[in-house]
Amino acid sequence: MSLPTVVLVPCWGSGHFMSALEAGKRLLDTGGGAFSLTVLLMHSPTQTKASEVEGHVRREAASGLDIRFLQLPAVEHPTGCVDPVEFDSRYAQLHAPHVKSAIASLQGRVAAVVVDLFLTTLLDAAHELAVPAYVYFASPAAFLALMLRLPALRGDLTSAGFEEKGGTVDLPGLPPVPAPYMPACLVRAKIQSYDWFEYHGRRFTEARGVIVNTSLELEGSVLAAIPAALPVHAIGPVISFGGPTDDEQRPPAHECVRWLDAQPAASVVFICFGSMGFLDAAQVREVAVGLQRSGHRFLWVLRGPPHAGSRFPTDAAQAQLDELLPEGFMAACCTAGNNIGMVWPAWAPQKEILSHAAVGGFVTHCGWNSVLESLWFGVPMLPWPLYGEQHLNAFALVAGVGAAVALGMDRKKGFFVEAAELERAVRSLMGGGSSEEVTKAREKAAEMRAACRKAVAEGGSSRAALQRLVREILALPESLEGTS
Ligand SMILES: COc1cc(-c2[o+]c3cc(O)cc([O-])c3cc2O[C@@H]2O[C@H](CO)[C@H](O)[C@H](O)[C@H]2O)cc(OC)c1O
Ligand SMILES: O=c1ccn([C@@H]2O[C@H](COP(=O)(O)OP(=O)(O)O)[C@@H](O)[C@H]2O)c(=O)[nH]1
Repeated sequence: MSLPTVVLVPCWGSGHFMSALEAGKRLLDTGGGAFSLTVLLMHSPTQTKASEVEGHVRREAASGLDIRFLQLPAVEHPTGCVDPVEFDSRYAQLHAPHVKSAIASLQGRVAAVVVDLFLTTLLDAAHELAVPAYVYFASPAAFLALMLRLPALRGDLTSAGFEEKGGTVDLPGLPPVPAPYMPACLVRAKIQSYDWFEYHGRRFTEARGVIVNTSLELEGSVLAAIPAALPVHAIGPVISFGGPTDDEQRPPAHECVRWLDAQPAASVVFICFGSMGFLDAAQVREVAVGLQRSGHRFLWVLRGPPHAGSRFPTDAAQAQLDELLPEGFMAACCTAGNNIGMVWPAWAPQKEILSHAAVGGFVTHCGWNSVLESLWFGVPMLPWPLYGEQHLNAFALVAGVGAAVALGMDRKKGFFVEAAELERAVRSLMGGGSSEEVTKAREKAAEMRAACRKAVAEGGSSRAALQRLVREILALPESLEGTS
């Protein structure tokens, strides 16, 4: 007889996909062989995302874990979408009949269906098959709390969103959030994505629970303020540390890591803007000037703009450094004689870099995975939010967790950062400065490093939440047999 299975439906693309898959693996491991994991794969909408997902699937399929990957039939791309969140949501919706028939045709009991936060249109398939459904939320609880409040907040807004409203927004569990720190996806005249975030937030309340990549130690006050009617399982930090652990199978060290090996402890500021973040030429110039003037060592992941015509910023080209960087910059900073910096024009091994003893600070776009990875390794941050919910993450990091120092941005100029401001902030973060803010950021980062590790260890809050969730999933009645 086949084991019961938990069906995971992740979003394509690295950030969401890896986080959801790692959460699925933790469920599997906690289940101790009581159920298997079935992952339903949608065709990724671009070639770049498709090859990212293929790579992850190939690695996991070879891991020997009880995970089965099922490819869903292709669907047309929705047309007329105004932003990627709308595209993702509608693209997922077109898969609903395929998801339903894939679940219905599985052998054995389907213990639960877990869908990504953008895929709540698929909850109908689970409801129709009477299978309990959960949402996996790869962003912080603060953003979950905000999504749940969007219907109530809408009344105060014009079509210009929070930008026009000004003032602050009350989010229970956080200090009042200044309007410019509301997520970029809601702050400007992007009422279309507001509609979709509000839609998904409403649908979360239909799920049996929301599994969130956070922990009580990180966002305890926000979690406590989420209405009790919505069960929330804080099981994070969920961070995937793939790859072989024994020395013989490990590939040779990455060039960035080899460069770090030659630098003194805590001397390098690491700059990386996630899988989709890129800066325009004027902003790249300011960063170069600011870094050079700061006099600190740096490792800068500088990605190119998206391929022409791509709707998806994640389809970044390898950066053409000679076109992007100011003349003389590489010669002044990155030559054998004057080797204080490294500029890496492609994907870099971020977790390995953050874990390296030479790294003392992280200029980050505040993607939630990046924030969690930085805290996991105790690296204090300089938040430079770009898109999605990242402005809210930046606010929570500085005003709530306290593991970051603020970076001044010109909001009226699209959050432009002047070279002089970056120079000041990097000096402050890296320079052994003793301002109260920097001292607190370092202490908090170290404190969070310990707290994150404790949360997921045996006896920790996130481990206990995962165990409770697995018990809940396994206690489901037998009437939830698959239809075959
Ligand atoms: C939350 O608001 C937005 C999120 C995204 C977005 O979209 C997205 C789509 C994919 O198919 C794959 C992804 O990896 C992905 C990631 C993503 O944003 C980031 O998600 C992370 C969680 O995995 C994390 O929370 C980061 O902080 C997010 O920035 C896109 C978007 O508009 C373009 C949003 O408004
Ligand atoms: O050059 C890069 C850029 C990103 N990442 C990883 O990609 C993920 C980015 O997720 P995040 O939530 O920070 O941001 P997103 O890219 O989804 O906006 C994180 O796990 C990073 O470690 C990486 O390894 N190398």
